[in-house]
Order: sequence, then C-alpha cells, then structure tokens
Amino acid sequence: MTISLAQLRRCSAAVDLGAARTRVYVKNQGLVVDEPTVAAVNTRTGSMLAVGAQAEVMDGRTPDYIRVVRPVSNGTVVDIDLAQRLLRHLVGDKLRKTWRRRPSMRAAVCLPYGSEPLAQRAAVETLTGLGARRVELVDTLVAAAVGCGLPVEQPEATMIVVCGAGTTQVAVLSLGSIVAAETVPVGGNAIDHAVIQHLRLHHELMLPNQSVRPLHLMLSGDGELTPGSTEVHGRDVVSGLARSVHVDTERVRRAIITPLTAILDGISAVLRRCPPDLVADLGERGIMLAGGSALIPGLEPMIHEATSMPVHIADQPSTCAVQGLGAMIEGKVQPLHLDPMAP
Ligand SMILES: Nc1ncnc2c1ncn2[C@@H]1O[C@H](COP(=O)(O)OP(=O)(O)OP(=O)(O)O)[C@@H](O)[C@H]1O
Repeated sequence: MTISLAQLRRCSAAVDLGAARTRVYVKNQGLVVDEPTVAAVNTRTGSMLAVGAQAEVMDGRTPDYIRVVRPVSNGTVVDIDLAQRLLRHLVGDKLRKTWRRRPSMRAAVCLPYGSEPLAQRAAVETLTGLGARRVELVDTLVAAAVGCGLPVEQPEATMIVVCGAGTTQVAVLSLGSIVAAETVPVGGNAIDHAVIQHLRLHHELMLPNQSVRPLHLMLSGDGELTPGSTEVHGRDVVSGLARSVHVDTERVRRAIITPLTAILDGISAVLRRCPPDLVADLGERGIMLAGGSALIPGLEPMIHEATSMPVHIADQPSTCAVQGLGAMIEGKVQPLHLDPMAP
C-alpha cells in the first residue's frame, strides 16, 4: 500500500494513540485533544467512570472496585474496546459533528516504527469502530520529523529521536523515507522507575506515582537554578507511615543515567548503519529530540557528549508527531515519499 500525501489530505482527523497520552488533530480546527490515555472503570458494572486527566489523578487512590487502566502499551492498542470508549469520551462532540457531516470520513494514525501487523490492525479497528471508513497509517518517526520542521523530503540526512513513555525510536531520514532506524525499549516510564528505585534504596521511601513528575521538573534546569536538595513526600518502607525526606538532586540525576545509556546505544546503532555521506550531513545538522521524554533532565547534554553532534529539542516535543500528521492532512507538506504501513 502506498500512502501518498493526496490520500492523507483526504483525512479529516489525525490521531496519535500513545502509551502515555492521546492526541487528536481535527482538520481546520487543530489539536482538539491532548489527554492521558487513561480510563477509570467500575469493575462491578463495567461502566467508565472517568477518562484522561480526571482518571489519571485517581491512579493509586481507588477502592477495590475501581480500576485505572491504560488501553495502549508501547504504542500498541492492547484493549480495542476500551480504547474506542476512551476516544469516544475524549473527542466527544468535537469529532462527532465532523464525522456526521462526512459519512466517508477518513482518519490518519501514527504508529511506532516496525509495528507488527497485529498492532496495525488494532489501530485500524479502533478507528473504524469510531466511524472512520478508511484509516491511513503513518510512521511516527516520519510524522514527528515533519512536526519538528525537519526537511525530510530533501536528499540530505535528518536524525530524529522520539522519546516516548515506553519506547524511544531513533531514525535517520532522507528523501522522505527511513534510511536506518531502531526502537529502544526505554522511555519515560523506565526513567520514572529508576527514580522510584533510587528513593526506595537510598531513602527507604515509597514514592507515589504522581510525585515522580514534579521531581523531574525540579531536576531539570541548570545546576545554578536547581536547588542542591529537594523535599519529597512518600511512605516509609518499614513503618508504612507518611514521611518526607530531603533528596540530593545530583544523586537522582546520576541514578537515571543508566537507563538513558540504552538510548545512546540505539543512536550509535543507527549511525553505524548509515552511509557515510548521510553521517557527514548529520555532523552539521545534528540530532532532533522529540516526544515528551525529550525533556528528561540530562538527556540532551548526554547525547551531545556521546556523539559530539549538535542536539536540539523540538519546540513542542510532546506534540510533534500529531502536529506533523496534522500538517500532512491539511496539505501543508511538500511531496515526500512516505514509508507506508499496510493495515
Ligand atoms: N517535563 C518533562 N520532563 C520529563 N519527562 C516528561 C516531561 N513531560 C513529559 N514527560 C514524559 O514523557 C512521557 C510521555 O511522552 P509522550 O507523550 O511523547 O508519550 P506517548 O507518545 O504517549 O508514548 P509512546 O510514544 O511510548 O506511545 C511520559 O513518560 C512522561 O513522564
């Protein structure tokens, strides 16, 4: 199947069903949904109690009969029915009106590089269940590169690293296609896990999931602006009581280096497989970081130090992929030869 820009231009909506967040771009409206891919379900009745940010704050705070679930794992829809119900709630009237007006509605979905046919089928079924007559699949790496404003259609190399929640995808693109790519099973979740383990080991403190993000924010920024230590609240591992500790921010930064090295390995593997001409281009242009985890403190300088290449973080790293897909359905992108993925 060949996906052309002409086909994408006939789509009314672009969807990025991520493990952490779901984003929907509607033609002529822009980004209408950017919410956590989370639903709270009543296990007794099967009814959905909350979705998105409302459901996320319930995580870890629910009684037995309520479960907070994520229907997407590593970019793959693992529960089609739940994903459809979640999307239906999130888009609400925003998309329903558009779809009612256009019964032959088409949608574009971005999927991780190298997605299995089963994962592609699950994405297509999720969208067709919502009323889409046809679903176009686009590689997240291509969509994110377009969303970052990289000249992917030119005969020169561009390198993109999409750091998601469950995985990090690395690719070198030229002439609108992927020349070499790699998926590393490390993302924001692995970094959160490293922080939680560090506090468990060195401070005997169980950190609630909700507290990891504020800790990230304290770790980011340069050393002068970031305080040397920061107060964290959690539960004492031994007594089970609430406790606060002062955490050395530098030590937490060091604790997350180990999972980050896997991303460096992925970048090196892709560079090794690239023709020398393209690697020479990259020396000038550098590496573009996209995805929510591009903001992980220390990632950018670490990649720069390991590769000696310029490293840039996209302006809006979290929404690059869906914005790129949105630009394609709006017809704002120059002709390029997209790497198609058959449903
Ligand atoms: N400011 C920040 N600092 C550090 N990490 C962040 C920040 N903002 C978001 N993240 C991390 O980014 C991840 C979410 O990124 P993104 O929204 O790109 O993922 P996704 O597309 O849903 O996931 P995937 O690509 O794995 O399906 C989360 O793990 C989150 O912890």
